[in-house]
Amino acid sequence: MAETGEFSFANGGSKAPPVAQNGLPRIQTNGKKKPANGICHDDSASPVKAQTIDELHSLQKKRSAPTTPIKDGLQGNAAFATISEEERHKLQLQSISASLASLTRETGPKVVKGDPARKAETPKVGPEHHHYFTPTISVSDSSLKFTHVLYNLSPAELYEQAIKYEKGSFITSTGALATLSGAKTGRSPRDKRVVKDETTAQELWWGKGSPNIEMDEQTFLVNRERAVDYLNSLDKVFVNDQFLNWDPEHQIKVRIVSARAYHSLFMHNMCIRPTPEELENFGTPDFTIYNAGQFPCNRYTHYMTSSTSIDLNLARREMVILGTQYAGEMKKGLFGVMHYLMPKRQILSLHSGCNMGKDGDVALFFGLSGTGKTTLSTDHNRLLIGDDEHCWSENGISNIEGGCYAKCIDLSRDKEPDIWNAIKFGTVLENVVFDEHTREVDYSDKSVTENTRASYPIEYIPNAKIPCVGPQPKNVILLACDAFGVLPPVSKLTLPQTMYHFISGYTALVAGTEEGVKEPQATFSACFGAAFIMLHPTKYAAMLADKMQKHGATGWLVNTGWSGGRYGVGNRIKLSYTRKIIDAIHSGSLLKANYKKTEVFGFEIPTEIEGVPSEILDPINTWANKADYSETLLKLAGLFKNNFEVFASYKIGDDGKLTDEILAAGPNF
Ligand SMILES: Nc1ncnc2c1ncn2[C@@H]1O[C@H](COP(=O)(O)OP(=O)(O)OP(=O)(O)O)[C@@H](O)[C@H]1O
Ligand SMILES: O=C([O-])CC(=O)C(=O)O
Ligand SMILES: [Ca+2]
Ligand SMILES: [Mn+2]
Repeated sequence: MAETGEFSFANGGSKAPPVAQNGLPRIQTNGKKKPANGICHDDSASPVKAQTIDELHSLQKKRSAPTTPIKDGLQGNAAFATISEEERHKLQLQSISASLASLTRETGPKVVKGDPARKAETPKVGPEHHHYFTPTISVSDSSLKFTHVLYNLSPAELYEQAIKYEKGSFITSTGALATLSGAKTGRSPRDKRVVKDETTAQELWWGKGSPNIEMDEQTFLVNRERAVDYLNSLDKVFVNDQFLNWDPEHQIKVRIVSARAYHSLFMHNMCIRPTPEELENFGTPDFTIYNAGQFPCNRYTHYMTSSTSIDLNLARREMVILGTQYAGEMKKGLFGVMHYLMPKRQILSLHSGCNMGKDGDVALFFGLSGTGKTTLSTDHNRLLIGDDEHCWSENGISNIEGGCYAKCIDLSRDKEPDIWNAIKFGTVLENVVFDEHTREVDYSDKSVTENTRASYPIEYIPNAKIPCVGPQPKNVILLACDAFGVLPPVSKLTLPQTMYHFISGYTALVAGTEEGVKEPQATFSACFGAAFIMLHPTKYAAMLADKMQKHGATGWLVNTGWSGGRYGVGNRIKLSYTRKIIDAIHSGSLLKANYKKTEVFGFEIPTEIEGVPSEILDPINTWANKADYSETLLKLAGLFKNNFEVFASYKIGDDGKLTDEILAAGPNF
């Protein structure tokens, strides 16, 4: 036992502490004395400015700028400057309570801001308390409880929520948030319903080929009530107030109410993030999503064919998600809304990537899922405007989104360095597999799904063009991943050919890649996005033809799929070759190349491109069996012809001339 302590406790003096009765040195609490020998064994830095642990913890966080939307009526009103923060909070909660209101119970739920796990934020009930909003009539138990609202949280806060409360959330070795989307790892197009009312019956595309499966208003309300009740039954919900469309003239305000931090972070990344000032003036959203994806729809409900339903009501400007947690459903749901709202303003909405050269030349990249929109628009030598959803207006091109959503199966640092480096803190990594200890992601692992994805804010790409807008496009590149291996790596298109291939929207997938060689499966999806368009395809096609003509844009068809034979025989065209082809389109050199015309499809194909072996430019050269090639080519041409039959009776544009030209621009055999 130490008779004379040679050490001192915190703030202790030099003298040996007095020995207590039990022989232990007595703790000295008087900190004023200076150590005579100049030695202090404690941390010599100045002590913290806190008297208690709680106070210390309260010092850790600095208050942020206010993030409270103001009622519409107050917008632009000088009075809003005088509104107190308390008042702002109240208005914000009123607006959120209104969003979450049940339609059968007159008032919204009691909402309170903050995490219910943090005791200090639990409201004290009483009229003097201003941080929650109370409905006036209580008619059920649910109106007695509070719904905590986590409003526009930051990525760091959302990480904490996800890791603490959502199973399957992990931080990867590069700082991304790995998460699982549950049973659904892709969109559910057969469960996407749209309310058919007097207006939409006239305006929208219905029937064969249309993505819009009808439902009635009443059923929508049943599902809406189900989602809202589910959300209100939770301890807390996430609310994101954000924007769509970088063109300020045509910007849309969206609110996303969701149950998972994963969903909130995904939309934080994918929509345009408001500044604190913009959020203060947010007002009432133009469109609201209720994402209750963890909760199924009721199969006894009319129209329901599975436990999943994604329901759009254009009149109410609302979308309800039940029975799927796949986050892409929210992003693409809003894209559908834009496909309705924008054409009303003579603006063309596009399922395309977009980038711009240093000299301001803009290129659009159309294509179905997996054909290369994100990969090829993310180009180290060019400015990225966006990877998936754009608007083409009289002002030029604007991105609808604030982030990118890249496929990451087999992602490689060498081939796609910018996407690789974007997978860092703040990025949501869906359904990837990683080492349980190092948390290093194995991008080749398809154990969960082949559709592994990374969602990151667009500024994570070093040469992003912010704001994400650009002038009128010079090149319109249609991408097809042709698993039949008969389309040339690149073809120059006439305007009618561009329209023919835009309306066709071809790509070929290979079903069941694991179990040996399978037949390629041709997919035709009008406007390269039939799942998202709301109007008849010819409406968008007419607008595209008009804009391309007016601005003198050149159309191209690029095959990012197979060469040297079909899937199983040949190989996918090297990404480095495709990049060289795209480079030649951007630079203008390909426009000046020598061309020859192909049989059947009548494509103009170049004879030479710098950096690309000339023999691959005409696919027949790469097939060992020429008869097999011709047979496959005719087979594909037949599939195109069959698919186009439904469009043959439609007129495109004001005069019938273009329609005839488009019909003639298809394969001839
Ligand atoms: N020659 C090629 N050209 C383009 N992509 C290629 C090529 N070869 C392989 N790939 C791969 O194909 C995939 C293209 O996917 P990408 O994410 O660009 O699709 P997308 O068109 O953006 O689809 P979505 O609309 O679903 O996001 C990437 O994984 C890329 O690495
Ligand atoms: O929406 C998704 O899930 C992914 C995507 O970009 C597409 O399929 O076009
Ligand atoms: Ca993409
Ligand atoms: Mn897409």
